[in-house]
Amino acid sequence: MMSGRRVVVFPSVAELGCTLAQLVSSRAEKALSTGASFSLGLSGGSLVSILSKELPAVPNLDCSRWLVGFCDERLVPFTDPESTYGLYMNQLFGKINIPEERILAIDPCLPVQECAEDYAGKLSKAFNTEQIPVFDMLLLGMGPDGHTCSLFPDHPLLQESQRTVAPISDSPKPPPQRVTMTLPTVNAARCVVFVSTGGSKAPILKQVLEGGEGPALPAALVAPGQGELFWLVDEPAAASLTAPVERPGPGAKL
Ligand SMILES: O=C1O[C@H](COP(=O)(O)O)[C@@H](O)[C@H](O)[C@H]1O
Repeated sequence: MMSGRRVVVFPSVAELGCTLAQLVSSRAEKALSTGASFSLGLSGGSLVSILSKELPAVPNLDCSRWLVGFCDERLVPFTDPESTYGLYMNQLFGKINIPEERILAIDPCLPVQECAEDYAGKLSKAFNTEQIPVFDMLLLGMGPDGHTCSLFPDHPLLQESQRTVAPISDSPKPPPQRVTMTLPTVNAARCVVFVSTGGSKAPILKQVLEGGEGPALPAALVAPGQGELFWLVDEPAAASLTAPVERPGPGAKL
């Protein structure tokens, strides 16, 4: 059942990061108590450093049965500073014990169309389904234009209803070639968590969460039909919100 959206505001990025890590750990525990693995989709951008700092600090975190994918990825070599996989390799994967074969990455040597098909095939094999894979948890960011994954405002990919993953060659944010989960995949997840921090996100956060003129922005189209939806934000990002939010005390669990 859709449990309703929870907007949770933190005094600092450090406190947000700590709660995010606890949330990932608790949903992993839940998934592993009933199933063989915990599937987690990662995004890039500012999320990388927040997660990489706080997740390894969770006591007794056992990631041996995690299955990690990417909500979107830039089509650049893993050594390029724009590569999300490369950043997580350098900042996180060396600190937690996810088996290498359980990290599903794109093949950046392929042309973008084939790369998306190849990555969709990897998801299909790992989830053992030709249908939309159901991730236990997806961690998303939101750009200052309201994009999430590599789904940008007014882009035709917002209408995609069949494919799990799609290529994009005209990303308005560089690099232009990327591979992204589509909205049906995002909205099929059991738990979706947005992380948005900093005052530069305040106007768009208000528009996404409280509505505004024009067509709905990509981040506003994320509404998991059967899952939980969290927005974890810091005070500067939340500065313009007027709708009710939660402000948990230190150490509170979600
Ligand atoms: O380009 C991207 O941007 C979004 C948002 O990043 P942020 O730095 O503003 O948090 C990110 O979620 C996505 O994965 C990335 O490819």
